[in-house]
Amino acid sequence: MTADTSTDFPDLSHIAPREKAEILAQALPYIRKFHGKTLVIKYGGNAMTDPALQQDFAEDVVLLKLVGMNPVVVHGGGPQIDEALNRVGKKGTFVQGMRVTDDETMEVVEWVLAGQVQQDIVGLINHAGGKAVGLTGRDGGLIRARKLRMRDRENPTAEIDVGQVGEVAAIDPAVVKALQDDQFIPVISPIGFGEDNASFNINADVVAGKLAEVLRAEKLLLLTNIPGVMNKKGELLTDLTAHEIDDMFADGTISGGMLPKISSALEAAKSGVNSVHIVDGRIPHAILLEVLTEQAFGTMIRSH
Ligand SMILES: Nc1ncnc2c1ncn2[C@@H]1O[C@H](COP(=O)(O)OP(=O)(O)O)[C@@H](O)[C@H]1O
Ligand SMILES: CC(=O)N[C@@H](CCC(=O)OP(=O)(O)O)C(=O)O
Repeated sequence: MTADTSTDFPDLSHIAPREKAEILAQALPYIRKFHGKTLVIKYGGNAMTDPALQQDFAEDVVLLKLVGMNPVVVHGGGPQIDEALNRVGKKGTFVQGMRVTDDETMEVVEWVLAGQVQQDIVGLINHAGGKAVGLTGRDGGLIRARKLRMRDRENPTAEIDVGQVGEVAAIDPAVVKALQDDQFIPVISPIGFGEDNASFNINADVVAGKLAEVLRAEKLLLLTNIPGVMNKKGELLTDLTAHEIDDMFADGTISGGMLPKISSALEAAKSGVNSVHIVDGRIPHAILLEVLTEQAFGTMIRSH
């Protein structure tokens, strides 16, 4: 199914108080349905560039927590890493949506994600009235990683070396659960640690998908800066099944950063996460609209 891709947000100032009350009351069944449930929200680096939208994001996360849900934030930061690399005279390069990560790049990735982006998000959420705690995959042994063995899509028997890029070997969710139980909101950087204690750069969509699976999350929301997944004609697809995804991978309709995003989303859907959505983070209060209203937007990924 395809849909309109407009990101304009309606002006609500003309709406009468009674209608406003009705809109609020509509949230009740969703609050009841998702009370006590875990929602994994991946906040992509491209979706976090506008200060007003960042504020909306933080308020949405706090509101969900205050009405009894358990939001867990996994953040990206691709554009922010690119900027930092440019400052040291390096250019980011990607293969199949994964950043080629040499030792120097790994240092920059760790510094930007854990030192800058994560702490900015923690600050925003706390300022909006929540209690956020930043974690990397090292904290509490959360994300164990191993080197990603990337297959060449043109020649599947060959491997491409993308350096210190990791895949998730195991997740120990104990630290996340402990924080949730104490009403904290975990904000997780996609950095894992390997057998020899080395750091690995993991794509944030991959971490979000695995975490949603291990936490048995109700929802996985992947916030990005496009309306959703597009077909070859550039039309928005409102839902996608495993079968359709296979075809779109094969004919190249899905490429670049969308490859790990869709693979992770599909894995999560197949492993029992009830609703998996790729959502346009440029829409003000995109999270509230997705979780607490009938409004459907973006692309839903279905296992069948
Ligand atoms: N079929 C597709 N539909 C939509 N976007 C696609 C598609 N194939 C590739 N892309 C690319 O994937 C990008 C989203 O991935 P990415 O930039 O990694 O997002 P994020 O940083 O939010 O994780 C889009 O901006 C677009 O350039
Ligand atoms: C291996 C790999 O590609 N890691 C990503 C991690 C950050 C990320 O995923 O950020 P976005 O979600 O904003 O793209 C990177 O280095 O850019």
